[in-house]
Amino acid sequence: MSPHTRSTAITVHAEHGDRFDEILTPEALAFVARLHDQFAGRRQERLNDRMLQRKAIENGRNLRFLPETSAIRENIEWRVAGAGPGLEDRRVEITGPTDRKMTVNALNSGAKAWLADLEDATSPTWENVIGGQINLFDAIRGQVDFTSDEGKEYRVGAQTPTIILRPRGWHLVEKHLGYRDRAGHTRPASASLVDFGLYFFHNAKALIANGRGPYFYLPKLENHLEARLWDDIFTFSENALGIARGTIRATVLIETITAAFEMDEILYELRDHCAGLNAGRWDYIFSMIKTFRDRGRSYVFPDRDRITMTVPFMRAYTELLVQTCHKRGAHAIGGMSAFIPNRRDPEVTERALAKVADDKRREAGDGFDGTWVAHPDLIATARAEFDAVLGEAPNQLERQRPEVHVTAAELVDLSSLEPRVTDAGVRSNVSVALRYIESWLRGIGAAAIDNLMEDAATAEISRSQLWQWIHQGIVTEEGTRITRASVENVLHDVMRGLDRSLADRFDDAENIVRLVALEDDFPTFLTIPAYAHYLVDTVPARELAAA
Ligand SMILES: CC(=O)SCCNC(=O)CCNC(=O)[C@H](O)C(C)(C)COP(=O)(O)OP(=O)(O)OC[C@H]1O[C@@H](n2cnc3c(N)ncnc32)[C@H](O)[C@@H]1OP(=O)(O)O
Ligand SMILES: O=CC(=O)O
Ligand SMILES: [Mg+2]
Repeated sequence: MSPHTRSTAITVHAEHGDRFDEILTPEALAFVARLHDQFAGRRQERLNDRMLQRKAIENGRNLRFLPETSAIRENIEWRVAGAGPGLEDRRVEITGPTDRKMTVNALNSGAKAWLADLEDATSPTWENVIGGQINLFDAIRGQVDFTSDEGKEYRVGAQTPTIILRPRGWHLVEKHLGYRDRAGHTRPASASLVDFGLYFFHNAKALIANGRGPYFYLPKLENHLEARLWDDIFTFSENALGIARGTIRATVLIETITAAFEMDEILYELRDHCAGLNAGRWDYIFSMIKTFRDRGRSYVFPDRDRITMTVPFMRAYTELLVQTCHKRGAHAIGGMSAFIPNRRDPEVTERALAKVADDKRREAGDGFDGTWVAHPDLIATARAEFDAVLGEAPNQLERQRPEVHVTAAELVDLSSLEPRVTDAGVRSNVSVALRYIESWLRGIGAAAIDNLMEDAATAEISRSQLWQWIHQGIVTEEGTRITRASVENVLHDVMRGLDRSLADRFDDAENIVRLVALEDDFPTFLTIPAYAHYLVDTVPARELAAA
């Protein structure tokens, strides 16, 4: 297919790579076009709501449990659909990007489920987006085996995890595909509808035939109306393909502070399609910083490594999540410890295993039904902690938590967090943001940096902390006043210390760090300007109106 080919109302604005035609078929693009016809306008409304909510909070509105939906919270009768086939036992799920090697390794990992990630762990180059769809297409049909350039054989074994796709969030666009809006303008497609639509169209029936189903993690939702939008998309898609209503299962990431106030409502909106909620801790921390970044000194967060899962506002969030899920028959899935092993460094590995064991022991003890790991070498450790609590049972849904009483104030209570910021904390945030963004620009969306897993969510924390510290005029424990100029100095220093190569993207990454951490304006997501200005260069701008 040549560039700019039209299929119904979708235009393709990129050259095709190898086998892209198998994914971008006229029928699949027509389905994605139908999704846009039906839902692109509603997506835009939800994005407008986000903007209004942000403005209201900036103007001092306090978050609260919604009075208008109290009947949903207080009604003890309703339950969600719960696990679909292959989702009953989710004690350890591995997450990761969808490149071919990671796909095979995740399928062979021994985890119960694989979160195939087009969100936080994927840099959305066109190659990654469609290449990931090809790998998933092949994986689902048992034809993903390959031999690497180094000659290593990658063959998938007999037992594979249940696949759960995480499409990109509502905020992102896919500029390589355009859709014609009602006024006849060509606009960049919604990344969520593209990722969901292509995967569902090609694979839903094959997944069902495999004894599992089309399953999704829904990222970065901010309220229950966004959940309603997803539920309507699911019903529309099931009807379009002649699949029984309620076949799709979604697990919603509670990873924004506003969503934490609407967990019951989110489950309720998706009740015919919902399997559970997940505590997406890294974006949650980012959301807290972003939401309250301008509220003054009592909302200043300390060095990133001090914001742990045991600080009171994080405890309040996870306790409420488990309680809410189990009341409704939904799985509560734990999050990602960022400590990763290093096969070449036993000390690093030992430390990571100990940290992960602590984290998973706490989650299992709190009532979570399963958890995430970032790396195959962490599976046994995580599984041991969940086995110790679950035994032979597939989950602990029966464990209600009547003793939990989380108030609105506790969800946003930062009073016990001492705003201790150090020079090392500043430097670490600069270094992580710079190195992660550079990796992302080269198409690598998850990276091991200083023995921690870094992805889009953790990088957001680093850059938003810098922004907040500058704007709140924080002085470090060592006495350095954090200003734009002082962070610029650290940035120069980190740049000077890098091992550079001709092919690296550090100059662009440095510009992005400035844009997202050092300006007065605070971009809502770093990936929005980074994508539009640095990752995508093949789109004829005149054909696509601004998102
Ligand atoms: C905030 C959130 O959203 S968390 C969820 C999103 N983040 C993620 O999913 C991160 C997933 N993890 C990863 O991407 C990787 O583990 C990284 C980037 C952190 C480290 O990767 P590497 O540097 O390749 O680790 P390492 O060299 O130890 O890998 C050893 C082997 O394990 C494989 N591996 C590592 N992590 C994974 C994974 N998550 N899934 C599948 N295979 C994996 C590697 O491919 C490698 O395979 P090979 O021996 O065939 O070459
Ligand atoms: O998506 C998970 C998170 O922690 O963010
Ligand atoms: Mg996230």
